[in-house]
Order: sequence, then structure tokens, then C-alpha cells
Amino acid sequence: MSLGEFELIGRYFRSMELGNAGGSEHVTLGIGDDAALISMAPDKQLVVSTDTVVLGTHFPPDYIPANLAYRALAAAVSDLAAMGARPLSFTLALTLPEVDETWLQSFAQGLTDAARDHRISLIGGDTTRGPLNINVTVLGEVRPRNVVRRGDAQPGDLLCVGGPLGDGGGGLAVVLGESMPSSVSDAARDYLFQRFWRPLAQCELGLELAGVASAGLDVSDGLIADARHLAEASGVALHIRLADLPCSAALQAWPEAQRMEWMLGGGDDYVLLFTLPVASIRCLEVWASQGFDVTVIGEAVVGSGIWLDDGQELKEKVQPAGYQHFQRKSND
Ligand SMILES: Nc1ncnc2c1ncn2[C@@H]1O[C@H](COP(=O)(O)OP(=O)(O)OP(=O)(O)O)[C@@H](O)[C@H]1O
Ligand SMILES: Cc1ncc(C[n+]2csc(CCOP(=O)(O)O)c2C)c(N)n1
Ligand SMILES: [Mg+2]
Repeated sequence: MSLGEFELIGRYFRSMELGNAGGSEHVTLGIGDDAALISMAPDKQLVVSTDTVVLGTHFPPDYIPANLAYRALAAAVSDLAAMGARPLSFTLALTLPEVDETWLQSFAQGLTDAARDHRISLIGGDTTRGPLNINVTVLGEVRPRNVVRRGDAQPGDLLCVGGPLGDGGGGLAVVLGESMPSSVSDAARDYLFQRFWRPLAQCELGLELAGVASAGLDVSDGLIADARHLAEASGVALHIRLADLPCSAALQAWPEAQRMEWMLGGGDDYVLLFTLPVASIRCLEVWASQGFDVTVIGEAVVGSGIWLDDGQELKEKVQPAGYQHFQRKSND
């Protein structure tokens, strides 16, 4: 006989509660009651973000449940990192077509791994029957004066990125089994596969940016689309130097045009994009000495839009507009 809802929760998720993950000291009441209780320090603000992942939209049908769980939690935590927040706890709303214990075992293991890696605790959720759907709501804390928002970049600020771009797009190509240059090594393929399924949200960098970056967000839609979100919210233009965009060694095997397409518009990178006031330029050296992989890729200027500098001229970049779930095709 298959497991009921409560046995399922008890067997696979209750044991994850608190555990050794971070944030557990804030949990006054976790899984089992009608709601969880979180205690907040008086000088902190609660940061909340929710993300849903859907088969076919966010991940392909051929997947390992552990990887799916890892990615769902990491992608959600990335929004906390973007705000300069420390992760505390999360809830999981899981809709499953059936109870498959092999699937659940794997999923719970991937979720446990991601919770450990991001120092965050499961405090509750909801389990229902229906088409597969995974929703993760993350809670974090930040000192109000340190929060990193999208709307406070100023002309003159440096535009920086916290890691390589394009791995999300390259990773999707690998995961989908698309044809690729014969020079792509097994190691490059493995790296990109991992980057797609097991991204690590940049929480430590986010904490460094808290109170220092003038604005920031995480790159989930793609560099151009997310830079545009920041530029529009701040009322500035952003100039981006193409030659300075960082990309992983794994992507080098692909032709320049393909690499550039992924770096500018692939999405799923989960690296932080932020603006740094010139007065804080010394932070770049400190971060480099701490092992953070921050690259200056341009600057904020008076005006609007995203402008690409290819070394010869500056051209406004209108596309791609990012991943829009309900975008109508031009002939619709
Ligand atoms: N159904 C909704 N109701 C209320 N607010 C929403 C809804 N959907 C999205 N939002 C809000 O719109 C803003 C942009 O959402 P979006 O999901 O694009 O965030 P993002 O951080 O840019 O992307 P990602 O979730 O991939 O990191 C967020 O503030 C989000 O809370
Ligand atoms: C099978 C498959 N096809 C395409 C993509 C690419 N993709 C989907 S949604 C998204 C933006 C973030 O979404 P959201 O705004 O919902 O967080 C991106 C880059 C993928 N991951 N899997
Ligand atoms: Mg985001």
C-alpha cells in the first residue's frame, strides 16, 4: 500500500527539519503545527521570496530527483543572496502525481544536500496530489540599512558580476544532450551539467555586498534582461564591455557567437550582478584576496537602457528581453 500524506512527510521531510543546517536557532516551531514560528532579532528584517519550478519550463523531463530538489532550493536561495540576506529557513510545497518512494528518497537527499550547502532549514510546507510542481519559499534576515535592492544604482557606479556568465545556457545544452563541438571535454561537460543542476547561490558574496553595493540582483533571466531590471529600477543606463564578460574555461570550446549568446541571454546563471560606488573600489581587492570571483564589466551612467561596448562602438541592446512565461509570439 502506498504511503499516505502524513507518513510521506514523516518519512522524507520531517527528519530534515532543523538538522545541522543553518538558521535552526531561529525556529521556535517547525514542521507539524498549522504554521511555523520564526523568531527574529530586533535589529533584523525578514526577507521573503518564493519560486516555483515546472517540468518542461525550468527543467527537462530526463532528470534525477535529487538534482531537481537541489536546483529548486538553490535557485530560491539565490534571491536571498541578491538582497544581501542571510538564509534562515524555507518551506516546500510539493505536488506529486503519485507516491514513488524511490523518487522521494532521491528528492529528499538532494534537498538535504542543498539545505546543508546553503545553511538553511526546512520549517514546513504542503504536500498535494496533481501534476508535478515544486514551490520553495525562502526566509532570510538582513539589517535594514544593509539591504541590497534593485533601484539604488547611481551614475558613476561600477557594474560588477560575481562569477562566470553563460554556464546556465551551456549547462542546459549539455543537459538536453544537444550536439556540441568535438573539442568539449568530458570534464567541461561534467562541470556544465553540475552548474545546471547544482548551482550554489552566492550567499557569502551577498553578505559582503550588504551595505556596500548600491544595487544588485541575481542573474536568472540572463545578463541583458536582468541588467535591464536593475537599470529601469534605478533610472540609469548601463554600459557593458563585451571583452570583460567572464566566462568559464568549459565554455571556451564553443564558437564565440554561441558563447556570447549564452553569456548575454542564456539565464540560469545564479551569479550576482551589482553596482559598486567608486568610493568602495577597494572592496574589489579585498574580495579577490578572499577568493571571490568578482569582475567589473561596465558602469552605470546617466540615461536609460543597456548599451554594449564591443571595443569599437557603443550599441543599445534591446533584446533579449529575458524569459517571459507568457510571451506571445509575433504571429500570435
Ligand atoms: N503572482 C505574483 N504576485 C505578486 N508578486 C509577484 C507575483 N509573481 C511575481 N511577483 C513579484 O514580481 C517581482 C519579479 O518576480 P520574478 O519572479 O521575475 O523575480 P526575479 O528575482 O527577477 O526572478 P527569479 O525568481 O527567477 O530570481 C518579484 O518582486 C516577485 O515577488
Ligand atoms: C527545459 C528548460 N528550458 C529552458 C530553461 C531556461 N529557463 C527557463 S525559466 C528561465 C528564467 C528563470 O525563470 P523564473 O523567472 O521562472 O525563475 C530560464 C533561463 C530551463 N531552465 N529549462
Ligand atoms: Mg532574482
